[in-house]
Amino acid sequence: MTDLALSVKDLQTFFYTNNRCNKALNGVSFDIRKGKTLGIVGESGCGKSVTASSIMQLLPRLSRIEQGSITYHSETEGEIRIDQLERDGAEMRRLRGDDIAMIFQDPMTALNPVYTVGFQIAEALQYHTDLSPKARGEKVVDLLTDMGIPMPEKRAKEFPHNYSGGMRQRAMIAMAMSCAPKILIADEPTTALDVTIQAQIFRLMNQLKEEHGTAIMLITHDMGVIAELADDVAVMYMGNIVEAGTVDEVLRTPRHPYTRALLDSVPVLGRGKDQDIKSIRGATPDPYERPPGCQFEPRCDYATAACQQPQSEDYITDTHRVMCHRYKEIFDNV
Ligand SMILES: Nc1ncnc2c1ncn2[C@@H]1O[C@H](COP(=O)(O)OP(=O)(O)OP(=O)(O)O)[C@@H](O)[C@H]1O
Repeated sequence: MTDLALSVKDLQTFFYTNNRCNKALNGVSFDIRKGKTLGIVGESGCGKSVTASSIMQLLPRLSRIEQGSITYHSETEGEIRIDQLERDGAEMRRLRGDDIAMIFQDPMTALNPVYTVGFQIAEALQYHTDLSPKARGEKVVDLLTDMGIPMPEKRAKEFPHNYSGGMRQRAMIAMAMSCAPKILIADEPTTALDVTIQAQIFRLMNQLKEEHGTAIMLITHDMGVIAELADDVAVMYMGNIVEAGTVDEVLRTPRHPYTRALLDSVPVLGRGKDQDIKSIRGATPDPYERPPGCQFEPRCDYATAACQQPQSEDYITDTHRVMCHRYKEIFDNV
């Protein structure tokens, strides 16, 4: 049996606005392993959220999957081609929640303001489990307790607007976790939260992974979060994965100049106070006017004329790959 939970191959998702095309995902491939966390990291606009929405079949209007495949490796039903399912059809609705759950940046995307939090979690349980109404009520309180929400019986009867931002986030995570999904997609789940709550949520995500074998896709722009939580990492830039591998491979021996630049732009624990933190020069190009070759070429310190040609991927190990034709000359001696 495969150890993969989800495989994405050559995914191309484009946006069409005012007769112009933005190739938001331009041939993205990755696997998420069962019981492991894949971190997807990159600057704003690189395509992290579009990757998540493509998998969930929740793409905004004006965008569509042009090419590629998204395969869910179900333990009971074998391979399911998500990209071929109808976005609002019964099968896709069943997968969303039952098998694949998502935590959004903004909890109000998932919570309905007119129902109590307890009602909404119980409703998810009713839809996805065989629990009796009484058992559902108890499970709601258990889940809120697990999330560290004080006075869970009382809180369950309150509405989302009675919750603080951090509590709403945790309520949404409780809802996503209520059915122990096979895959959890977490899009910047803790960006707006303080560090203590952030740590608590990361602990809960790890618990889900260890106890239920859930595969997690964690979207972040923070390399520190990747180092702490992920097993595998994919570095995205302007609609491509420019480097991917195990966390150890990518963080210890980064090969793409963009990965290096990202790592140099964050403080690393243990490196001391006088570490040299550099910002990445320039800005990401207009997504409607993309460079013809390597997308990072206009900002790259190592670029040559050859970088203006399309780049292909190179495998350094079975798991570590990079999309830069100069990586050997630049970094092999480092
Ligand atoms: N609703 C939309 N309409 C038009 N273009 C969009 C829309 N959503 C995303 N895009 C475009 O798709 C590309 C990828 O955006 P995406 O939101 O996936 O980036 P991201 O990496 O998740 O950024 P952030 O960290 O800011 O959330 C960008 O060029 C963006 O402008």
